[in-house]
Amino acid sequence: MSEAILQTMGLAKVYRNTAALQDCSLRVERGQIYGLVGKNGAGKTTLMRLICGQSLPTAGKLSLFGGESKKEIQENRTRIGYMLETPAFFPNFSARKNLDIYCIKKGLPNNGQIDRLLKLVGLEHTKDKKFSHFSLGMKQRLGLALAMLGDPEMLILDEPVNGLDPVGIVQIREILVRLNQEKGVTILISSHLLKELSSIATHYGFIDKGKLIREVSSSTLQQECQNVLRLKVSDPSRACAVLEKICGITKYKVLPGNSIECYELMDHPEQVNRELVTNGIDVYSLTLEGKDLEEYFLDMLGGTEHV
Ligand SMILES: Nc1ncnc2c1ncn2[C@@H]1O[C@H](COP(=O)(O)OP(=O)(O)OP(=O)(O)O)[C@@H](O)[C@H]1O
Repeated sequence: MSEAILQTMGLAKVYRNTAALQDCSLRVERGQIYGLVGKNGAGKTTLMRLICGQSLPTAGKLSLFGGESKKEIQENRTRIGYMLETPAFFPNFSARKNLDIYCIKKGLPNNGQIDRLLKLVGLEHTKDKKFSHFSLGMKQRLGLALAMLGDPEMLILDEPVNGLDPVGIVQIREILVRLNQEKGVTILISSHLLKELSSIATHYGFIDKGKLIREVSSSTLQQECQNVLRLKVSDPSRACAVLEKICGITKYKVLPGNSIECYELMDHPEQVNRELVTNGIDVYSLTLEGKDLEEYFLDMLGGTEHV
């Protein structure tokens, strides 16, 4: 098993009458992009705030880079960069000047890291442009650069693409993938939209009403979502006979346009294709299709309300 760099054990947070987080045991390993998915109010921010030391747990324990004592956790938090909300930047200062100020505040040497970070987030050409004149996407990217000050091994990002347009979303995604693949940065990122995370996350934790209801790898999730084998054939009625008698498939549906949907043998589409072709049926197309990820998420929560 790979190194767990973050583990929570029965972590809980109660605000007056609200159990924002309950008995949360989560594990993030080095190199993962761990997507924390949950509807609004599910408890994602609460969990991230506890991990980053922004609030104290009501119960439970935390392990960071293997350290569990208060002192170790405090020390190891310096190996984490985070953006839980849009950070406070000086509106009249440039990106560089703002990062300069944070560098001094954090007691970090600059030695070229600001140049490197501005380049990484695509803000190297903004020169004297004031922060107040930045687009939301630029502000978020500057926030990301700030989180990366000091070269942390892990990034914790709360809904970093919330409110961004599609171009802004892609820019953030590309930066995160580069950080993960080229610098080996482990990332814990939250969203209320599963689809939004699906192009980058390697693992997911689903959180609902303050409870972590499931942890799953992206490959398992993809497999679970691939639940229909869709065929377009020359002769649907003969194809159905082959599917039933030779492939042993009983769950299928014939659709208009010479299409058939099979709900069995999804692991062996090549076998279905072979039997059909061997029995003289032309297969024009064969695709493994799946549930929409949001649909999957709602099914798991056992409801149909919108996220
Ligand atoms: N400081 C607080 N005082 C009282 N209740 C709080 C506080 N912070 C969060 N809560 C409550 O805890 C629950 C979880 O909130 P949290 O912000 O962690 O959810 P979330 O999953 O991050 O939601 P969102 O996607 O909307 O940010 C909510 O019911 C929220 O109202």
